[in-house]
Parts: sequence; structure tokens; C-alpha cells
Amino acid sequence: MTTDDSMDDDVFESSEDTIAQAKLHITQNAHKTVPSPTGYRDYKPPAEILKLCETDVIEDTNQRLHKTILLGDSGVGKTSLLVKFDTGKFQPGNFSATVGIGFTNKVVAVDNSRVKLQIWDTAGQERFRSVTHAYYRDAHALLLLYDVTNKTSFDNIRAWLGEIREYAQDDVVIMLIGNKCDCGGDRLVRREDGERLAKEYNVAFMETSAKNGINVDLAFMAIARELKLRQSGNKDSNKFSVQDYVREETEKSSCPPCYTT
Ligand SMILES: Nc1nc2c(ncn2[C@@H]2O[C@H](COP(=O)(O)OP(=O)(O)OP(=O)(O)O)[C@@H](O)[C@H]2O)c(=O)[nH]1
Repeated sequence: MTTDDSMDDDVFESSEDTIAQAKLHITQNAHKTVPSPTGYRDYKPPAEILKLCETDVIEDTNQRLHKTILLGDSGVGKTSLLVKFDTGKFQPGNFSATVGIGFTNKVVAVDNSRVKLQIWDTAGQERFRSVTHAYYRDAHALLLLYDVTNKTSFDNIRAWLGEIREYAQDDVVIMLIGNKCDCGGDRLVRREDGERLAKEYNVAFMETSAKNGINVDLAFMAIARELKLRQSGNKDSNKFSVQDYVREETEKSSCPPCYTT
């Protein structure tokens, strides 16, 4: 679903109806270009996603789907991050704002077990805000992105966190992400500023690059690990801190140092 002429401007209306709506959307558009669940122009969803839309999905009771939503201003790189994680690919300079909301299912391995993430890519544009609010309530995790080369997107993070407080569950896992950390010379938001803001709101933080792949897998793996421990009720879940985990892991593979003016 993009602003591409070949796509419709419709959006899903309730999370219960999602799969039926997706099926309908695909059926209605079968004669057109394959619609993109992530809203990315030219992005072809993997076969497993199309299959999900073609068949009725019975959720495996042992394999709970963890609903994870990507949020943040338009253009910060939500779709790019998801596409990079899902396909390993990045399409530079191909910005086509997401229309509405779509999802991709991914299974990730955490300590020899499988964690199913249902990752929702939302439109950052203001005009879709009321639509995406409806999806917050049953989200298990939120990845909140800003663009390190766009100060406004960082300044808007407080407002996003306010919306999250209003519409999401109190125990939702939140990860603040400064994306485009490959853009050294164009950087306008220092890593320390992101870290400070995350600390203030007691949420995990990392910088990523959908372009170079820096920390992309880690962002989703950290979320999956936290969600798995919570679901298992394992006593270690109280000991596990997604913030500490991310800090330790990013020290091993962090973005190259960038300096602001
Ligand atoms: N250099 C660089 N460019 C990026 C990165 N991530 C995304 N971009 C570019 O930023 C632009 C916007 O990316 P999108 O992924 O479409 O942004 P979005 O947040 O999904 O935007 P909306 O769909 O409008 O909410 C595109 O031109 C991408 O190629 C990154 O990590 N580094």
C-alpha cells in the first residue's frame, strides 16, 4: 500500500479484521501490481506473507504471535528497516510514503526456540495517525524511530511517547531507535542525545542503519528475547534487561563515530 498509482489508498480498520481485510485487498488487486504489506514501492512480500493472506491462519498455541509495531515520523526509515530485516535488501532514494498500515510475519531464533514476530509498518504521516492509534492497544512491542539527520523527527519523539502512553498497554516493550546512523556528515542528532532521552523515559535505545544493516537484526532480536522471556514467565525474565542487553551488544558492533556541528 503506497502512494503508487497501482495501489489503493485504503487502510485496515480493526486488528480483528486484519487478515480478512488483507485477503480482500489482495483479491481486489490481483489484477494489479502485487500489493505490499509494508507499503514499500516495488517491495514484493515474501511467499509466506502472501500465503498468510490466501489461507486461514490458525495460530499455534505454543507459537504466540508477538505484535510489534514500527512508529515514528514519515521518512525516518520504518519501511526500510523492516525490509532490510526481512529481505536483507535496501533500496536507496526510493522514498514512497507508506499509506495506512501493513504487516510482515517473521520467526526469529532465540536460544534454540522460535519467536514469532508480527511486525507492523505504519504510515508516519499525520493524516494516518488516528488509524494507527487503533493498533497500539494490543501491541507487545513498539520500535519508535527517528532519523539522526532530521532534528524535527527527534524532537517529535516526546509527542510519540505521549501517544504511546495514551494508547498502548502500560507494559509494552519500547525501543527508541536513531536510524540512518550511516549518514556521518549529515548527522544532526548526537548519539548521546538519543541515549539521554531513552534514559529519561526508561526505554531501550540503539542507533541503526537500514542502509548498511548496522544493528538491524539486533533491534528485532532484542525485542524477541524480551518478549520470549516475558511469555515464558521464566524467573530470569526479571533479571533480563533489554536496555543492558542492547548496550552490551551495541558495544560489540556500533555505528562508526559521527560528530555534529
Ligand atoms: N542513508 C540512509 N537512508 C535511509 C535509511 N533508512 C531509510 N533511508 C531512506 O529514507 C527514505 C525514507 O525511508 P522509508 O523507509 O520509506 O521511511 P518511512 O519511515 O517508512 O516513511 P513513511 O512510510 O512515510 O512513514 C528513503 O529514501 C530511504 O531510502 C538509512 O538507514 N540510511
